[in-house]
Amino acid sequence: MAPETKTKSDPRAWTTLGFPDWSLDAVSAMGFARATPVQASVWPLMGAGNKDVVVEAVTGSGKTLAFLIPLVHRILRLEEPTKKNHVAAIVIAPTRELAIQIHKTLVDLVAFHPASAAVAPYLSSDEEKRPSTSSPAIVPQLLSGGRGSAVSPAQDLSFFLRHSPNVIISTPGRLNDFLSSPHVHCPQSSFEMLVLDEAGELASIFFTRKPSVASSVGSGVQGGSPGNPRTIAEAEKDWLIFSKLRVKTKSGDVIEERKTPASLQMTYLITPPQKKLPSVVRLLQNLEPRPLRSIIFLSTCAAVDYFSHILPALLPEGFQLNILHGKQDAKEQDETRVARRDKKQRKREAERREKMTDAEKAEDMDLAQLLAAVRKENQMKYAADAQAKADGGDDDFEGFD
Ligand SMILES: Nc1ncnc2c1ncn2[C@@H]1O[C@H](COP(=O)(O)OP(=O)(O)OP(=O)(O)O)[C@@H](O)[C@H]1O
Repeated sequence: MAPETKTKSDPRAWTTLGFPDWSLDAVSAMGFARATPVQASVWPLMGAGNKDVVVEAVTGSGKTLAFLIPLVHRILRLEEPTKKNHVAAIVIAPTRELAIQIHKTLVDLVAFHPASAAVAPYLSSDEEKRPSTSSPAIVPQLLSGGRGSAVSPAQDLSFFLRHSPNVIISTPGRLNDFLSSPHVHCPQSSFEMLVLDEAGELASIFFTRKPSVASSVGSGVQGGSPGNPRTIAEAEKDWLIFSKLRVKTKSGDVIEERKTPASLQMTYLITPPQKKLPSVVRLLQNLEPRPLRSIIFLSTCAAVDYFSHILPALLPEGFQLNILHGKQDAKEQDETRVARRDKKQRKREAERREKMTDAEKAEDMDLAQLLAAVRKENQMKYAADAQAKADGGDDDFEGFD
């Protein structure tokens, strides 16, 4: 008799990990064969389990789905749909871009849950109310504030009253306004989950500038009081925070504790102020292989506007400059985003360059793009993001404010 061969099951297979049925179709449609380490580590704690989790993981490691699938699952497993005008979960992201991205991922995800998919078409209607459901469903609402926002707080509230969404994805400022409305109910009894994406940045906003957000939501969440800012370390003890992940083995060893992708190389050049601009130009001219995209971070919106006039005259031939900052209106920001996100075009460009000889590449001046953007903090994160996504090959580069 032939010896019995045991096939070892993949520890990161969605089914091995026990992800809910509705999510299997969603991740399969997204083309994700298995969970990332973050998703595999978080699911047993937050989805199947009921724990608060602090996640620290390299950029691009799949944190968004790692919290969205448990969040959706926690609402769907309830016996009753969320009560009218009650909020069951809130995701707070520090920037409008990130909030939009999370909202889109959530919409894509719940398109595979029948009751949620049935109400989704009503959400784009300004007149018709969405129908009520007999079983729990996910009804998302994006609140994205900021100067560039095309939607007013009054419009946000009107959407809420019309459709009674139960999952709110928001930037901190807009959420503050929203939660202060007497029509929005967020009691501990019906509140399932609070997620803080990019908690480090959020903590500095909450605990120094906007403490009322922290004190408005239920679920045992605590916040600071005005004049009593809390440190991030203190905050982490109480909050469900998604900026950090320490994936631990059963023995308690940390198996992954990196903040930047392993493939990212960081270097720097110290140069006197008067030589900064020539140095940038030289760098752009000489970097090999020539990057498809480069980003220049400046500390103020005015500086971005100023250099948007100076740089075109100084840049090596063939560079195209896109401008992005928080004081642009929504249309301008969208135009820049579209310019950056034309994935197909980037893929075609990359394939075309792949086939070129070095000499041809040197002559091919019209590929590189330069993005001047404002970001006072997190420059390294976004540089890392760009690099990781360039390494990964085909992902969008998003995340600016
Ligand atoms: N299981 C998976 N398998 C393959 N790709 C995945 C998986 N889960 C998510 N992704 C993809 O990986 C990319 C990064 O995911 P995500 O944006 O959630 O990362 P992140 O950890 O939140 O990064 P950041 O810190 O930059 O926000 C996305 O394009 C996402 O669609």
